[in-house]
Amino acid sequence: MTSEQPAGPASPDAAPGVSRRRFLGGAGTAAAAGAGGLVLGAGGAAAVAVAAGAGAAHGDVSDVERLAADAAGSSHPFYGAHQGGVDTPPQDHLVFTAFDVSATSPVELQLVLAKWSAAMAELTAGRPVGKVEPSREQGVPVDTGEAFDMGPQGLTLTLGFGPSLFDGRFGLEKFKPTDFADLPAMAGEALDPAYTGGDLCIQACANDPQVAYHAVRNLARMARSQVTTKWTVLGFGRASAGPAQKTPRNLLGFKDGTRNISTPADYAEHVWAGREAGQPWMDGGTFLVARKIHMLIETWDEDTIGDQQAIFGRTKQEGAPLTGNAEHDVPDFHASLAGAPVIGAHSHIALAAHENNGGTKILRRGYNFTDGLDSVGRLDAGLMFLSFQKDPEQFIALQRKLGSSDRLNEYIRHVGSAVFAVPAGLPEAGHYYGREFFA
Ligand SMILES: C=CC1=C(C)c2cc3[nH]c(cc4nc(cc5[nH]c(cc1n2)c(C)c5CCC(=O)O)C(CCC(=O)O)=C4C)c(C)c3C=C
Ligand SMILES: [Fe+2]
Repeated sequence: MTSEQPAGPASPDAAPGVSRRRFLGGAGTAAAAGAGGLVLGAGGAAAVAVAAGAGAAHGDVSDVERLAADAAGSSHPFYGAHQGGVDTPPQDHLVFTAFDVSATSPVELQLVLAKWSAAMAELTAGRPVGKVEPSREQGVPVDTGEAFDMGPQGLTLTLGFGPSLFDGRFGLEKFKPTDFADLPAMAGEALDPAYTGGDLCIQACANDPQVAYHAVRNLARMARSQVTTKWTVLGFGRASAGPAQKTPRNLLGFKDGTRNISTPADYAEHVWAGREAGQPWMDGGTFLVARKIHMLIETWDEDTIGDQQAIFGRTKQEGAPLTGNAEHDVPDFHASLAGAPVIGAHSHIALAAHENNGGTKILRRGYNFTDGLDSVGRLDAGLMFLSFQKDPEQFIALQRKLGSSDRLNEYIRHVGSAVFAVPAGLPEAGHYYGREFFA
């Protein structure tokens, strides 16, 4: 997202990019901070002050309360060059939903996209999509209310169009991005049609799960006559980090997201689509790949630490490559010991690293998930793998390699799969996703 920079001279004590006026300001002030243009609400400036060691200036409000207020009040600008939820730092919770369009005319689809775009702007700002308490007793609430008073919670909403949206139903064939199609069948898959495909998707990420859930629920509700929910995954414990975040862990216990895309140059080269997508509406957009990956957790838990580390090519506690000591040491894929490579050729990182894939990189933004127990009492859990790339071929090339010879395959099954074209961000209020389709 484009970052909204604060005006005025910076306080000597304030974090870089936080203006003195806003740093000292009272309720209602906002300060932009950090990568991805996060706008802190009233509690945000206080939290920056705590981080800068100025907590005592805030009377008897505890640091914990201020940080909680910060999480609630933080918001991402909805309008900008790119949609939120791609280069914005991953929040802790995910609701990912794929929809099929049941509408039968282009104008119905147009209305859904216009209504959703306007509602997304409200939700991202922490506002309800309509009245929670209608004035008439007989009135049905427009907004379902479960996120009322909870603040924006850093909510981002990312909308995508599946390849099937561009079939003949709505006359959109000519708007299909170049070569945009369902992902091909690949080795190592056990796809369940119940978690596959979709005409549209919404990725909702927030600091609070109820806020993310509320957003998708209300968007689905306002379009219930035109779209049906196809599949949903609730994610927790993000499995990737933004540049200023500590690397989280996946459910196999390993740090996940260490070597991820983080620089503007890498976003420009590998993530943001341009002319090659063949559609002006994709200029500044990206392609989202969603893979629901089941983990055989009980089997993994019986494996030795030596084998687990060899499978990833990294240590478990520190997350260092087996050729280094610290998490961010660069792996040396040429190092060998007693004639054998230190990082095995079929380890996950050796197969996925850009050094061994002609420079190919993808932005990973996955979340852990659990669906309780399966029909035979095993843990039904895994990784909701989400990646963004300027061309789905980047993911396909990596997955073809991983699917055929990754040592991790013994412990995972890809059960869900979809690909979506994520249009560029909206410039300002009044615009809506897909507007170009109906001109
Ligand atoms: C096709 C792309 C990828 C899939 C699918 C995938 C699944 C998957 N990954 C992990 C855990 C880790 N992955 C790590 C690194 C890593 N993974 C991919 C791609 C896919 N992973 C890439 C491109 C990379 C970076 C490789 C590099 O440059 O070194 C790591 C190591 C830490 C890190 O860099 O993030 C872990 C751990 C799981 C559990 C999983 C499926 C369930
Ligand atoms: Fe991986």
